[in-house]
Amino acid sequence: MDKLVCVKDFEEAAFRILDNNALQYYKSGADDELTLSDNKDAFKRWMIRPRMLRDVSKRNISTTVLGKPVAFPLGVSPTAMQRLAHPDGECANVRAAASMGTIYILSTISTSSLEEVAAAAPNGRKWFQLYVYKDRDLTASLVKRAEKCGFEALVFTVDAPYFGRRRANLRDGFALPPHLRLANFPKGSENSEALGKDRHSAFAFHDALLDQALTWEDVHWLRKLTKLPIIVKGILLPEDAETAIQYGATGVMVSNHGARQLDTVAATIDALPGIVERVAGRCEVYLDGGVSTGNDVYKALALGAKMVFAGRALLWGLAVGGEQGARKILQIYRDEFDLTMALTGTPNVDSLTRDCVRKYGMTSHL
Ligand SMILES: Cc1cc2nc3c(=O)[nH]c(=O)nc-3n(C[C@H](O)[C@H](O)[C@H](O)COP(=O)(O)O)c2cc1C
Ligand SMILES: CCCCCCC(=O)C(=O)O
Repeated sequence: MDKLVCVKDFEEAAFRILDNNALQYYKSGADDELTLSDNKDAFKRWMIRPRMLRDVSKRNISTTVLGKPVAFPLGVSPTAMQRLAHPDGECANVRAAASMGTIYILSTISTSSLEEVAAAAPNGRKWFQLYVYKDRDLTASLVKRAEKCGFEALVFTVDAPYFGRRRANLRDGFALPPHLRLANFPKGSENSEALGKDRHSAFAFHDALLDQALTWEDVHWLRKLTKLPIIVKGILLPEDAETAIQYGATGVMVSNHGARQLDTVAATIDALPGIVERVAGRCEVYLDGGVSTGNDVYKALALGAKMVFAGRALLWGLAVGGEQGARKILQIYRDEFDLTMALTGTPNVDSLTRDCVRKYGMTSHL
């Protein structure tokens, strides 16, 4: 691992290590994967405007999120089935995040249960990503378990009433290996074993459980069910951010689900400024999608994100080196971001403002 010095190095190593079933599931985007590449390319369309001679000998890259501290402003997005990458899966990932002082978001569709993940990092900051099912008793029981286990927020994913068309999975199918299960569901009731038996039905099977009739009223339903903060994940338009606030969301996450749902939607960094403008400080705004370097973290914060998250990068870290690999990924983001702060004359995150970046082509001068 010593020779792997950036997220891209880990990605290339993980591509050599993972079996085809896991790799195609993890890496795929929807349809022609145009948004998948644009999520990354869009960051390159923003330049950084560095300021000189500003005493950067002492820097503070910590911040607060939902009123509590994080050591640096990058956390772990929820990604399903992390034991496909490493036998310790979610437990390794949450330990890595906790040891680095940042937030871990557990997917509903995890291969380690809420209870196992809580026990793996009792003192780490943990949020729970929620899919809302037709079976509301099942959904409510997930929420209650998250509360009991000390998860401090719910991340309500709103961009996946059905799963997108990930072509590699349609061609080759996807199988949850028989030694793994969807650990948050009682054995039998969710019938997770069926996922492994019929290679072509895994996504259709889960689609059938999801509630496609969800509306904004369901944010109210959740609001009544729990006192936990609710972060609405999957927002791409200012008007939806506005509605999320009206319905009681504590935060919004600008996300296109890692470009796995609807192709040709906006790259998240392009969607961010309009949403930040509309929200106007009424709630925290987070972002994920294509965040690959410390420079990307810097740009998203300059454009108004309170914190950013990465999904696949942590899967690459897990695949390469389990907990240690996931930790190294977080260290890379932290160290790159810290250096960007130093080289731009930005001693702390509060000094990051819109002036710190400019979009190429917007003006003839910097
Ligand atoms: C393999 C994989 C599984 C995912 N599973 C979930 C999930 O269970 N719930 C969810 O809300 N988002 C899920 N996502 C989306 C991520 O939370 C996140 O939005 C996305 O990965 C961010 O993009 P990035 O991978 O470029 O960092 C998944 C993404 C990937 C790549
Ligand atoms: C086989 C179950 C489907 C899980 C899908 C999780 C997810 O959100 C994703 O993007 O993949």
